[in-house]
Amino acid sequence: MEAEAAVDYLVDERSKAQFDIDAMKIIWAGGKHEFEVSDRMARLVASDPVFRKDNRAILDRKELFKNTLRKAAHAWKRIIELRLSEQEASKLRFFVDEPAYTDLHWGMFIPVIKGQGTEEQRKKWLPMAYRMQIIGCYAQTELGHGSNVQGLETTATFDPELDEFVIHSPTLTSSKWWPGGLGRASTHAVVFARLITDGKDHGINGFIVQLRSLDDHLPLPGIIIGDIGMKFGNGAYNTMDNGFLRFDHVRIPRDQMLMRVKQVTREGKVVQSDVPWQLLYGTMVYVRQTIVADASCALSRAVCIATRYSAVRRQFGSQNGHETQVIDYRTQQSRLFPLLASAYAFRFVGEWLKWLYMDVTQRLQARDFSTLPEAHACTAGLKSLTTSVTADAIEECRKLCGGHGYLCSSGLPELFAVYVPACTYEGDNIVLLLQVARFLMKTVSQLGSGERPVGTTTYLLRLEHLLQCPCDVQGAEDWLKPDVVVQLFEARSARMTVACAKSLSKFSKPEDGFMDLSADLVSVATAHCQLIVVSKFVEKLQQDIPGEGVKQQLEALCSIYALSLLKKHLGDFLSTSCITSKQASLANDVLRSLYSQVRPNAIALVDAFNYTDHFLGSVLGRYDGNVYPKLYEEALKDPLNESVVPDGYHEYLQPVLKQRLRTARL
Ligand SMILES: CCCCCCCCCC/C=C\CCCCCC(=O)SCCNC(=O)CCNC(=O)[C@H](O)C(C)(C)COP(=O)(O)OP(=O)(O)OC[C@H]1O[C@@H](n2cnc3c(N)ncnc32)[C@H](O)[C@@H]1OP(=O)(O)O
Ligand SMILES: Cc1cc2nc3c(=O)[nH]c(=O)nc-3n(C[C@H](O)[C@H](O)[C@H](O)COP(=O)(O)OP(=O)(O)OC[C@H]3O[C@@H](n4cnc5c(N)ncnc54)[C@H](O)[C@@H]3O)c2cc1C
Repeated sequence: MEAEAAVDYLVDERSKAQFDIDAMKIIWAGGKHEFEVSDRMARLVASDPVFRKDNRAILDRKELFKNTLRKAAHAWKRIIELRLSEQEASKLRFFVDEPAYTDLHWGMFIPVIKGQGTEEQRKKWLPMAYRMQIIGCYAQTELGHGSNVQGLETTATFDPELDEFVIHSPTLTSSKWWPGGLGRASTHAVVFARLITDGKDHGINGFIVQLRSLDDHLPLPGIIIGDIGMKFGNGAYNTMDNGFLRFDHVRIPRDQMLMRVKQVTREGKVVQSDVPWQLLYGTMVYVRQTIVADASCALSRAVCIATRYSAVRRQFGSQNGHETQVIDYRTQQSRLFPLLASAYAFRFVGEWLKWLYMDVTQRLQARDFSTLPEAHACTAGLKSLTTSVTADAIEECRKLCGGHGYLCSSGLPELFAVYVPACTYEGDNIVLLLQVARFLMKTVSQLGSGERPVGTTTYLLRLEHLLQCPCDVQGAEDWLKPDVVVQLFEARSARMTVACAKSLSKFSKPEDGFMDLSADLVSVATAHCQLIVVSKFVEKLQQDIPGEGVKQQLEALCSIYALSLLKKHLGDFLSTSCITSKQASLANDVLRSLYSQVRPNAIALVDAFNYTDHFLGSVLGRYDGNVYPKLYEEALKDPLNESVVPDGYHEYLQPVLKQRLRTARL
């Protein structure tokens, strides 16, 4: 093919923007400093050939994994050479954009020791982990139990004679199964096991266990370890060595039990400290919070690809002598723009959740445990909501790109395959929503006893009002009033919560009610979580938002986010009599006009994510919109096109064709 001059096919689109895109980039990044770090790290990765990733879909598993090891080692070398800060290093790893053992080392192994270790344990283990002299993973899930943590079967039995724990896998189902980084890379793990002293079972606790020799990486005696096998999609999450692990009476010193929550004395006595036992689940709270922030990254990435491609792609009709850009079809807008709005909404709720997590951490240090249930409910619920929406949205973006979205070079199939397990790991999304529902039911049941709901459930204090207040929408423009919208979402959530609580009260045993009504409880939890996202978006807009036109764009996106949810869950709003069908119809009219408002800004709104072409990894989402020649180039790179006549022709094609010829001659 002839080389084409570099043309930016999206220049016209960019010239239509009605806001200050540099200011929006800073809002998206969460501040000037954050923007600068993120931009610098993205460019550093994009310009380094070791971090190339366009060949992932065609590498076999061994090559893929070795390549991941190479990238992780190179990333570590760059981090040391450039003396990167923790923030810079974590951004660099993010832009390398390949699931690796390092995610679990930095994301779970270190946090679990920080959160559940004593001062001495932190002093002993963290420096080695920070220098990567040991590599760790988080070994909780077993073949037989993942969601039900209290059902884990691995045992840690205290031997007072030798002052050691004996870690053992008593059954096949007690085999650790899934931990990332375990299969091939980790030298150590925090293993969750049943603490047994003097024949008594004291429930689950974490233990630091060395798995492999630090000299030759061979498994230590009594340790059986390996990779659990290929996972969904080519490339994708197969760069990660999710592993299995069995113990045959492996001995560890007593001081390798993580002892912040429970301690075992030299004599074998179990002492429960005065922190809530739920802190054993604290690492999951931390990781769920990071997963919410990541959801906006994955979602914005898919939306960026689909939006740019929708502006480049033309089908049917006529627009100034050209066919129509598919982004101008109302159907395309009604599928795409709510996802664009969700990306911004999840960004802001992620920021808020990070604040909430820091707040609860500081309180815990000061021995104030009062906000822990709220932090658990928010992280569990928002993790569930944002990952489910994002996984579905990536698939919707693939469809929005028509046939070309199905090509690996669109970047969308791999993004989906990498992202979709987020609906399962760190807590299955349904199981987590049931935790939120449990929290809401408890909150409502305590209202009568004078307990005041706090944080995200404060609205339940106005229960009487919310149960009967009419929606304040007379004309279409009322739908743009944030207080009207927030109150509506509060009313829907409150009414669904109370209805479920009433149904539950009819059961003589609450656990029977929870089983029978679990599908309704999930809907209640979803309504509550959507209310949180809407309110946090509205609160963000009440802050000072610098930059010409930026606030107006965000206001439009906030309204799109809320009103598209209203449209999707209209059944909830109508059945709880929160709105009338006339008001619903007005909301629909407003949505259409909001789409028109966003349309000229759509490309600039995705440019504000500031993604490099390397990070996007998509021919369809290229910054310059030069899609067709690049699609062609990518096709030519496929190994099938290395020879003109395919391998196998002589064995399998030619005989068939020859036989056809003979048959035809007959
Ligand atoms: C294209 C390339 C892109 C590349 C990008 C790269 C991206 C890479 C990204 C990688 C990121 C991450 C890697 C993946 C990591 C995944 C790691 C894991 O999955 S680790 C394993 C996680 N496992 C789970 O999450 C298990 C889920 N189960 C549970 O959390 C619990 O068991 C349960 C809460 C469901 C039930 O526990 P149980 O004790 O039985 O519970 P009760 O319901 O009876 O609750 C008792 C009580 O405790 C409260 N509670 C529960 N959990 C918590 C908590 N976490 N914190 C505080 N409190 C908690 C609960 O509310 C109850 O309270 P009451 O007051 O009694 O009501
Ligand atoms: C890619 C990936 C990476 C992972 N990494 C790690 C890791 O590093 N470390 C680690 O320890 N684990 C890891 N896991 C394991 C993960 O945390 C568990 O798979 C997850 O918690 C779900 O548990 P489960 O597999 O037991 O699902 P199950 O609980 O068996 O779920 C099966 C079905 O049952 C339903 N269900 C279960 N309980 C209930 C209930 N009470 N009410 C209603 N429905 C219910 C669920 O909704 C689901 O539909 C990873 C998993 C994946 C996929």
